[in-house]
Amino acid sequence: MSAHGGTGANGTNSTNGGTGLRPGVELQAFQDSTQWAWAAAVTVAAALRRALETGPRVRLLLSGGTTPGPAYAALARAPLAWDRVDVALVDERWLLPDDPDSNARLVRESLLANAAAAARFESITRPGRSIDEAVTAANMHAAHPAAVVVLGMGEDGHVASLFPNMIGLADAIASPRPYVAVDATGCPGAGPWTRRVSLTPAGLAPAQTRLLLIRGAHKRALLDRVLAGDDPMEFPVRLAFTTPGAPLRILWCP
Ligand SMILES: O=C(O)[C@H](O)[C@@H](O)[C@H](O)[C@H](O)COP(=O)(O)O
Repeated sequence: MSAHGGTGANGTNSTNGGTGLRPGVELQAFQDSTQWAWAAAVTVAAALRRALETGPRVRLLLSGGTTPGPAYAALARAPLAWDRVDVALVDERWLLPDDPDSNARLVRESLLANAAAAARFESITRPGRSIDEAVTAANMHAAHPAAVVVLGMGEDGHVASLFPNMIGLADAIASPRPYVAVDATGCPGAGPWTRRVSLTPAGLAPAQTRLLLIRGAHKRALLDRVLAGDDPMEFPVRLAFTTPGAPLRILWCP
């Protein structure tokens, strides 16, 4: 798949985003968050439906943060065989799953309602589980590669819990394991949650469908800078398109 322009489905405006788009990256811009959320939901649901045609169960990996909630709420209404879908996280802050700032809580409250309540959810953290045990469990689950991965981008260009200038970033990028524990001490984009578990490029690579959901003028401008280079140490979100595998589809709205 390559960049495209023109008018997309449902009358939304698609754009190649001006300069900086590259092979294997597609950008669709939507006029508002409602159209954006529904487009994301339709895209994920269609990819899951396709994957369900060829396997008994499918895995969906979701990011947290403040952006994707409305897209997950729209996806929750999609009519598909949710009882055959395993939902897991791209990354998690070292918080218990019911903590209001955990990514697990976001996914539970936004997605695991309506039709999607029948899905099976794998939280990374669990009471009594150490961070090493959490990573081991996440890596065991990841033996079944994800059909769909939904990524986000921080305002510093981080992806999952891979932050610019993070101690151990190069090791996490080179890791053969799908998930690693990270220490984001000193990374402003991590907020107060410095201990985290993150997907790695090895975990991203097998996914059949790769989406990046972003909103706002600042991230749109950052995206142009991100797409103009390849170095993931500067902007780890570049791993979304430099990691070999599926093309990257980016959905943006103001
Ligand atoms: O735990 C996290 O922080 C997220 O999973 C993270 O990787 C997220 O996707 C970006 O930080 C974007 O977050 P916002 O949507 O809040 O900008």
